[in-house]
Amino acid sequence: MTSKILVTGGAGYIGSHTSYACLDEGFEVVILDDLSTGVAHAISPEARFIEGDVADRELLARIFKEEKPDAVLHFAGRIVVPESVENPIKYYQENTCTSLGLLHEMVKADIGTILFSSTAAVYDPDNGGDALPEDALKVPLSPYGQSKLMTEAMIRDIGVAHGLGAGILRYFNVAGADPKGRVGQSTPNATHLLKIASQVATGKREFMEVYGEDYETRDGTCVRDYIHVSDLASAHVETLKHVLSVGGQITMNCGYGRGATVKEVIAAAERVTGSPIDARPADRRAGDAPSLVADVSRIRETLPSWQPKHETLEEMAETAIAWEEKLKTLNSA
Ligand SMILES: NC(=O)c1ccc[n+]([C@@H]2O[C@H](COP(=O)([O-])OP(=O)(O)OC[C@H]3O[C@@H](n4cnc5c(N)ncnc54)[C@H](O)[C@@H]3O)[C@@H](O)[C@H]2O)c1
Ligand SMILES: O=c1ccn([C@@H]2O[C@H](COP(=O)(O)OP(=O)(O)O[C@H]3O[C@H](CO)[C@@H](O)[C@H](O)[C@H]3O)[C@@H](O)[C@H]2O)c(=O)[nH]1
Repeated sequence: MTSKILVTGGAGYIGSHTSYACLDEGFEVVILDDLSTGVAHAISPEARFIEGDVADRELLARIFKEEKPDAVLHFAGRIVVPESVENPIKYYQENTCTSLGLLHEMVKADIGTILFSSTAAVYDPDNGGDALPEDALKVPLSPYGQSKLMTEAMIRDIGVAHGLGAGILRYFNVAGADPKGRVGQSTPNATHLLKIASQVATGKREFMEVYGEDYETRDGTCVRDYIHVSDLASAHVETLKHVLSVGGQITMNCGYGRGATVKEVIAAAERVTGSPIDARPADRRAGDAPSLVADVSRIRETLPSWQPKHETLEEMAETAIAWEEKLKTLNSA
C-alpha cells in the first residue's frame, strides 16, 4: 500500500529534494509551506501543495483529518544562525514552539511517525576536531542550535509517552543540487559556502570572503563535513522506511564522516569551471566552530540500504553551479 507523507517546508532547499526523492520512491506527498523562504518552483507538480503556516493548529488538524498521512517530515523552520543570536524569540517561537504545536496535533490525530531536521550546530564547537558520535557533548552556541536541541528533547519525551516513531536527523553541511536539475538552493540571500562560491563562479557576485585563515586546521580554514543534498534526501527515504517498519526512535548524524576545509571547497568549484574564484581573506565569523565532522557509524549500521552516490566535492560543486546557472532563467521568467 502507498504511504502518504506530509512534508512541512517542502518548498525549501532540503524539503524539496526530499519530496522529489519520496515521490521517486512511490510515496504520496502533501507539502505544507508558507513560502517565507521557499519557492513555488521547487514544488513537484506530483505533490499536493497547501500554502499555509505550520503554526496554524486548525489548519494542521484539518490536514491530518483530510489527508491522514502516515508520517510527517518536518523541515519548516528558521535557519540563519546569526539572526537567531539577534532575535532568539523568533527562533524559539518558530522552531521550538511551532514544533510543539505540530507534535500536539500529531498526537491528537494519532499520526504515528515524524522525521525531524536537526543539525550539527547542537554539538560542542570546541570539539577538538574528532568525528562526533551522536552522544558527543552538546553545547549549542546559538539560539538556532538550542531551538533544535529543545525540539529533539520534545520529540523524544512525547514519543515515549505517546508511542510516536521518530527519526531525528542531524545534518552536517548540506550542499549541491539535484543532478537531474529539478531543484536546488534557491534562497537568494542564502549564506552557505558553496552557494556563495557558485554565485561567484556564475558571475552573480564579484568576489567572496574566507572567514578566518588562522584556525588550527590543515590549511588554517574551518573544516566541515559536506553532504550532497540528494544523498541527504535518500537518507530521509531510508529513515522513513526504517521507522515506518520498526517504529521506535532513532537519532542519526547525516554526513560522510570526513571533513573538507573552506579552501578545499572553493578549489573544487574552481576545478569545475576551470576559472579562479576571487576569494579574499577576512576576519573569523563569530560563532564558527573550527571543525565539525560526523561519526557516521550509526547511520551506516542502521540503514545499510543507504548508498550515497554523490560524495565528491566536485559533484557538489558541479550540481550547485549548474543550478545557479538555471536560476538565472527561472528568476528572469
Ligand atoms: N541547509 C542546511 O545546511 C541545514 C543544516 C542543518 C539543518 N538544517 C535544517 O533543515 C531544515 C530545512 O532547511 P533548508 O536549508 O531547506 O531551509 P529553507 O529555508 O530552504 O526551507 C525551509 C522551508 O520551510 C518553510 N517554512 C518556514 N517556516 C514555515 C512555517 N511556519 N510554516 C510553513 N512553512 C514554513 C519555508 O518557506 C521554506 O520553504 C531546517 O529545519 C533547517 O534548520 C538545514
Ligand atoms: O562566504 C562564506 C561562507 C562561509 N564561509 C565559511 O564556510 C564554512 C561553512 O559555512 P556555512 O556554509 O555558512 O555553514 P555553517 O556555518 O557550518 O552552518 C551550516 O551547517 C550547519 C550544520 O553544520 C547548519 O546547522 C546551518 O544551518 C548551516 O548554515 C564556515 O567555516 C564559514 O566561515 C566562508 O568562509 N565564506
